[in-house]
Amino acid sequence: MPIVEVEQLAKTFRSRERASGLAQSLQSFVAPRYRTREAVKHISFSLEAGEVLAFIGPNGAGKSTTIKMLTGILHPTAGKAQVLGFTPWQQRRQLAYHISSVFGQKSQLWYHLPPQDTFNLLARIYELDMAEYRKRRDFLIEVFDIADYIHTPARKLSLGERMRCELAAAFLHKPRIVFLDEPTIGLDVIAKQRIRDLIGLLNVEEGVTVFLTSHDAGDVEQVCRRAVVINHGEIILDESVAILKRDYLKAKTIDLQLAENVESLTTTDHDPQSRLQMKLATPAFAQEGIQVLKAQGHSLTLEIDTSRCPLEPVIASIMQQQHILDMTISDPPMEKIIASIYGEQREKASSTTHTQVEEVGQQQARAEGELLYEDV
Ligand SMILES: Nc1ncnc2c1ncn2[C@@H]1O[C@H](COP(=O)(O)OP(=O)(O)OP(=O)(O)O)[C@@H](O)[C@H]1O
Repeated sequence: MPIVEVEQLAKTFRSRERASGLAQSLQSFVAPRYRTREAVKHISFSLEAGEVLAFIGPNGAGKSTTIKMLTGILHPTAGKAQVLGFTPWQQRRQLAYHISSVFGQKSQLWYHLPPQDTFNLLARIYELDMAEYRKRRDFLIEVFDIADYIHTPARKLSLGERMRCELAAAFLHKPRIVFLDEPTIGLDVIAKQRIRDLIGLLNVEEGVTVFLTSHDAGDVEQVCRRAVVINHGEIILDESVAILKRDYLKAKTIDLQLAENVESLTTTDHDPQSRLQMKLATPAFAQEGIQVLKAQGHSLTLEIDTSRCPLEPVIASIMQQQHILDMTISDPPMEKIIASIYGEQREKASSTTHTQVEEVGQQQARAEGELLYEDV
């Protein structure tokens, strides 16, 4: 049975337009003008206990607005939502005991207090049994590896350290659902990986349901099992991450700094992997799922379509032949991924419309044929 049920949920913001200049300011004072924005447009989906959902979309798509409605911070304009049997915006206090939220861009820790003090305050707020709380806190301090700075004021922590404390704080009262809004934003690769591992661990160990938004394809790939894609306030895709990976998250960009000049990369070797060198300059290179995005001086940037060409052999091949000074592997920006999903959905929709038109035409022709036949 779903623990989150969303039906035709919508939110429209109405904000007053600011006028510039004295005359217009006076006019807007007398007759204010309003601008409306449909941030979320009648979305429906549900979530089962223990799921790890990526709720993804470009800037301004409506992700945070949806989270705010599901956590009871915002009232919707229309539609229904049930989270653990509660209507969030009507039963926010009751719901708060069972859920948690972490906003990567906004700290929940008291800025001047050490995390330990924030934890103690949260224990009081959530009315936790003190002995239970201490056990839980010590467990989380160990799992999140935050013992070294639990007594340091939050303002003095690095972003990665703070995020681990934020997450530990969010898990103190054993929430059944955690809403994570960009939990890895601004973190370096290692800190991101740690956060992803910790979210995964708590999902497996405690069965916590995770509702995660992120602009980082790595978060989606490594943490989530299902993805709901929202664009302009509308859900355009609800798919397993395995399918998303196969169809849309297949491009990886490899940025290399080589000891040798890139122009010297030529070979006549016919071994499929070492052909890489020779093919850097040929169009055939692109056909095998490897595209040279940049080859200049000592820098080489490749885009690999992992559905056609696995990443490891390409890297192994380059490493065999080249002295690599530096290498970064990155995912395409979320905006690019969403744009390709959106493009494909529109194509599908228009081909469905064509097919429907054709079918209607065929049905009409059949009906006419039948009529003609009857007439005859
Ligand atoms: N309080 C508000 N008043 C007016 N408009 C708002 C308000 N909050 C959000 N919006 C608008 O609603 C739309 C959706 O915003 P939302 O913050 O949900 O997007 P998002 O998907 O979380 O984007 P991002 O990835 O940039 O955080 C945006 O166009 C935004 O400008």
